[in-house]
Amino acid sequence: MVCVDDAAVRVGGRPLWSHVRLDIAAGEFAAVLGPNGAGKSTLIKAILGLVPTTAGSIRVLGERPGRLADRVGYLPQRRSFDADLRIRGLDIVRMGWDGDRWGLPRPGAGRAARERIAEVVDLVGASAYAHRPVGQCSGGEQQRLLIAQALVRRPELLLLDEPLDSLDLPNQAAVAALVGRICRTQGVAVVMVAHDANPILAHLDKVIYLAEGGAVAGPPREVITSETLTRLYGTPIEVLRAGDGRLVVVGQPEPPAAHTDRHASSRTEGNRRAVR
Ligand SMILES: Nc1ncnc2c1ncn2[C@@H]1O[C@H](COP(=O)(O)OP(=O)(O)OP(=O)(O)O)[C@@H](O)[C@H]1O
Repeated sequence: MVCVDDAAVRVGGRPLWSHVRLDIAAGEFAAVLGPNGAGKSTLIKAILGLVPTTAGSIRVLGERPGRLADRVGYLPQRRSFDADLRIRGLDIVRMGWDGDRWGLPRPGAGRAARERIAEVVDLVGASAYAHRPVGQCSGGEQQRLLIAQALVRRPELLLLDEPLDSLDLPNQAAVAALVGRICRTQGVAVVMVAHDANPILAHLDKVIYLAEGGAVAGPPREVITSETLTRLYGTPIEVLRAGDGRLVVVGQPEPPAAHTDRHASSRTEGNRRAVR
């Protein structure tokens, strides 16, 4: 589904990361982890074909990034919906079906669209609130509706940029479990950007940590070790094994408390960490 081979990118005229390698097969769940500003969103954009590689290569479904956009679902980083927004959850999902046609129905849509939207709303467990105005849905409910939107055209690859951001712990766990289930039952490959490994660890097949211009990728048990994370983050991090065998990462730097203007704040945060 995705093959990143010794790739490098530059942003704003400076190198961001290089020597990045990652392979993701159908039905696999991979996480992109790392400190603020390491280039996680940029990796997603490179897979989408929005940011060019300056060395190495990226193949998506066997083609150049961006060529098979119809077969790739994408959920960008977002701010929450305004509480007064009257658009229903169902309409949010429908935008994934024909929103790119400025409201004009896709040919042959009608019933097929309604059936697929109902199916995907059911898949994400949103049937109970999909008829309500989205502004009145909770953060976790909104996130499920947005995942349904990204899934509605049956993508083979789903790219999720921080879908757990601003959710409380039970909702983080529920959305992580939902994404894991989508991989297994629908055979969709998922690449998810996250700040905290813990809520998703149990569901992951692969992780890629980006930090300090480089990357370490592989199965979680090989990559998520105290030694590797301490080196990557430049601060002591401990990886513990819980009684039930789960890995728990302790001491991982917290993301900024407010994520409303993420990229303004992340630059400041990243600079602060580099100095520490
Ligand atoms: N178009 C651009 N021009 C200049 N700099 C950019 C551009 N896009 C991203 N950057 C910078 O590249 C760095 C990596 O950005 P990116 O959003 O990929 O990081 P991230 O790991 O996703 O960060 P965060 O965890 O804060 O979301 C940041 O310092 C960002 O300011």
